[in-house]
Amino acid sequence: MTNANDAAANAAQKTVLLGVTGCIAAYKSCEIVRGLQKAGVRVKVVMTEHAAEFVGPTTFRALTHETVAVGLFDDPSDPIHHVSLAQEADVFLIAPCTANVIAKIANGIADDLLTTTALATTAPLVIAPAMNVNMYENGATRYNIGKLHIRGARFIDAGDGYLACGDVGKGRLAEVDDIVSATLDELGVKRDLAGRRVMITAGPTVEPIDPVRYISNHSSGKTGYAIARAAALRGADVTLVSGPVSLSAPQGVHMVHVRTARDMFTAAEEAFEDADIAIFAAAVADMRPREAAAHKLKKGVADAELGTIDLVENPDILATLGARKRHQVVVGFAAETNDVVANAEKKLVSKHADLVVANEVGGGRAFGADDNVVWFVDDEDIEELPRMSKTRLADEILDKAIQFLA
Ligand SMILES: Cc1cc2nc3c(=O)[nH]c(=O)nc-3n(C[C@H](O)[C@H](O)[C@H](O)COP(=O)(O)O)c2cc1C
Ligand SMILES: CC(C)(COP(=O)(O)O)[C@@H](O)C(=O)NCCC(=O)NCCS
Ligand SMILES: [Mg+2]
Repeated sequence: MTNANDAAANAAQKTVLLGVTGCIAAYKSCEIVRGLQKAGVRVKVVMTEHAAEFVGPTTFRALTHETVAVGLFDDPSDPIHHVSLAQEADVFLIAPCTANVIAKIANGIADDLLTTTALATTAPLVIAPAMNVNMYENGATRYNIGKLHIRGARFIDAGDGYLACGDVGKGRLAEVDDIVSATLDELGVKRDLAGRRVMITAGPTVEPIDPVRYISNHSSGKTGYAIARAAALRGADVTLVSGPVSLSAPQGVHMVHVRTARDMFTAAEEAFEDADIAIFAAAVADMRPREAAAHKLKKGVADAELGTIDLVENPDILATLGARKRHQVVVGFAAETNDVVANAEKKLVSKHADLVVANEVGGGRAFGADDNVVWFVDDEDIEELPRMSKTRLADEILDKAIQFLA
């Protein structure tokens, strides 16, 4: 399911065009696809005819959910395929790259879709060579690599060790993680949350009155989802506990869907245990009907079934988990209609938070919007941030939270 909200959020998503060539290490390209996807990157694959002898395009099509280009004249729907591919790329990664493709690109030869695209793109080129040791050390290859290097291509050097022909020497495809890291680096994606666990709550909760009605609020989930997406991009292992929203799950994020505050509490409690950073961006309903009727309440019935709804308080997820924190950095949100900063300062103490992100709500502000103005309130400082997109804000919040990590 996609909607306008997702389109806005996905505008920030980067595309890696992954070129796969006729090398025995081509099967490792599947893992490269997954590694980039887990970091929130969109991957599109172009392969040589010879690469398709090693791994079929079907595998990449299923992994990427995108068409996979092989021949220059294959795609009847796209008359100038090499140019559209070239333009889509934020980075053109070729991994594994044969001696042949290195030689062709170094000399501007464009006799198939992959090499024509390489000539047509202005995206940075990242190349991970893999070949037999003698091919790698051959003067022609050394010279071609040197030429591409001078032209600004980034090489991820081949490793030393076992080769498929039984030789031992330099020519092994670099480690998949190193290829993924170098590519993300080239994309300008920070990886400062690698190895960290981040849990985020997002969206509203809904509290049933009867099987068809509920009490809820206007939270769209955009802020929490933006933080989850940003944290995943920065390398974190992310759990997003989400109330019902109309946003699609960010790539590479572990989703836990909940409806009521009590369900959200249970899910958040579990994710909190191992979290390094816990961010409570959900708008949790403070109260719920004491009892949800088992049948749809009727109007015009004697004793007015629709009369008064008896409310009870929901658990305070932030305060309860904040009080339990050990190593966790706890970030709370304060959505206030008045006295925003004063209320945030109170919350910082009462909820045992390290940081409160405060914003003003009501009058069409914050809820559902794509940008916001917030204050960062911690026990040293009150900082008002300029108006910015929720996508940018997500990175600001993570930058701030990281400062509290031990
Ligand atoms: C089993 C097998 C393994 C190969 N492995 C490599 C390799 O690791 N690196 C390489 O540069 N060429 C390798 N080749 C040779 C290439 O497939 C050959 O040069 C081909 O023309 C490359 O086509 P492409 O660069 O258009 O994909 C291998 C060939 C075969 C049959
Ligand atoms: C074949 C393989 C992928 C095996 O990797 P592995 O040892 O990690 O299982 C690795 O040796 C490699 O990247 N080889 C590329 C060069 C090569 O072996 N070409 C074939 C002719 S020697
Ligand atoms: Mg509240």
